[in-house]
Amino acid sequence: MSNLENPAQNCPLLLCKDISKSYGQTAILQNISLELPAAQIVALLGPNGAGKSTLLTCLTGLVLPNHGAIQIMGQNVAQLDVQRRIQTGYVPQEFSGFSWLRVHQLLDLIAGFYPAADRYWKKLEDWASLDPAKKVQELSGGQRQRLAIVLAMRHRPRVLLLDEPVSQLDPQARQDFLSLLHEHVQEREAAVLLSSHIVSDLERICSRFLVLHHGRMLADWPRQTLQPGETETRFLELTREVS
Ligand SMILES: Nc1ncnc2c1ncn2[C@@H]1O[C@H](COP(=O)(O)OP(=O)(O)OP(=O)(O)O)[C@@H](O)[C@H]1O
Repeated sequence: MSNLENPAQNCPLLLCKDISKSYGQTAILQNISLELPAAQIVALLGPNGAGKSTLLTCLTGLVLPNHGAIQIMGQNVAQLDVQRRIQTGYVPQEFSGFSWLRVHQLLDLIAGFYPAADRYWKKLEDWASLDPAKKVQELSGGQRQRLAIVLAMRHRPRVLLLDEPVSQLDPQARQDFLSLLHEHVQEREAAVLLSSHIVSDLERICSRFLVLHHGRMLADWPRQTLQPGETETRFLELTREVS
């Protein structure tokens, strides 16, 4: 087993240290630090415009912060080698592009870069139940979100960054996806950061809850410090206090 499969104990798979991001004169993220350890799903909560998507895109390396450092498996995210890049997955808030391709063509194309690691991809593709002959532009919003999830997870990455991945899924698809995600995290000891406004879902599967507001990290609550069903109330109280 390689070091990437079995990183040093207690070494976070993703480390983000003191990052800040501005657009022009507007500060979007301020001094954000976080760690994603193996085998944990961490929730990212925040009101609209808090900076969740900006943070997630910085963590993928797609957007460069103005300040601070981000490492995935010990390497600067802006210079990830292929072995580490292949161990990452990202579901954007809105999946766009590749609209002219058919679903099976896109899956084949991506499989060339990110080969499927085992039979888990079959479970994912069964869950997504997409018509392989349909063009991406012909998919509904929920179907496009399913496709984005399949593309991000079929190679079973150790680091998963999920930006509101269930916002357009129907209740059954959402529940089944959360079970598949939980299974993936347990089997691969993956580290996941997941943003969502559906707090009840997060309470089922997350071990920590981060609260981002106006670009600042206000809280990092371990699940054991929260009573069942309490997270949303605590979140609302905290964000009201500082508004
Ligand atoms: N490319 C950009 N240029 C300028 N401002 C931007 C850009 N991208 C995002 N912003 C601003 O950054 C702030 C945070 O946006 P972001 O999309 O990260 O929030 P969010 O927490 O994901 O919100 P939501 O829950 O609505 O998806 C917003 O005020 C937004 O207008």
